[in-house]
Amino acid sequence: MKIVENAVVRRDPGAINGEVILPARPESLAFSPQQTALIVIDMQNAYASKGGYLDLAGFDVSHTGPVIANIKRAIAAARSAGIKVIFFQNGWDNQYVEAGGEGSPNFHKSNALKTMRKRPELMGKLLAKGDWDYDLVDELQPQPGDIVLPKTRYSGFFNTQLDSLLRSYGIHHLVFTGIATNVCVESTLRDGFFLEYFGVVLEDATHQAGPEFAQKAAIYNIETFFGWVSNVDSFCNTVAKTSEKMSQTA
Ligand SMILES: NC(=O)N/C=C\C(=O)O
Repeated sequence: MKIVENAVVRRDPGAINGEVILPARPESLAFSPQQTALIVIDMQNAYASKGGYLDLAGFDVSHTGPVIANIKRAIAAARSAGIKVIFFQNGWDNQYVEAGGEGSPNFHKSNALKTMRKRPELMGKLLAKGDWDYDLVDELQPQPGDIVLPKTRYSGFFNTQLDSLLRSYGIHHLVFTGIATNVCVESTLRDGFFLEYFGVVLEDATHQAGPEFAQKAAIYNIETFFGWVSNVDSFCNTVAKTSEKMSQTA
């Protein structure tokens, strides 16, 4: 489906000062950079690197390079426009207490935990705090002023400070990047929808866990039911207008 540039969704039709308009599907989205966060979901070696959890569990991570490069561009553009950047890191303590025991569906469904039960030599390594697998990839490192939030389940809203931090900064628009589109990105965007956040995903800054149809289905769900879909070029071009204004007034 093509990006429609003429229809614009506004949260507050009375407050158009300082907003920018991001071309998106199914409609463009108006937002103020000060009330927007760029969310970077789980760009850890576990999800984006060869030898990380997804790779060891049999998922294809061979196409994550361009996604990392695109997220890097989106982060730079966001920082220049004064958009808050929030990184998530998914995982648990190295004894997996935070993963939950048999009383948790996570214990039974997590492919990281299943992989480690099959290959006990990996215990204490996959998604374990303090290990390379848990670390953010070298290319995407937080800077002062960014926020880094740990999470132990797929949704970034569940048992984290995300909601209260966003409310404290007056943020209600969320721009999503990261891995995996069909798991943690979609889970977080969906929970945000229920909490009245406007979520837009930059599709070329995301990658699925699983076959390509999983990416298509997640993007379809977001575009049709939960939010909006755009891309990194559109985001960078849109927020560059704010950066220009900021440098003129500085
Ligand atoms: N970050 C994610 O989307 N994670 C997906 C699967 C997992 O963590 O097992």
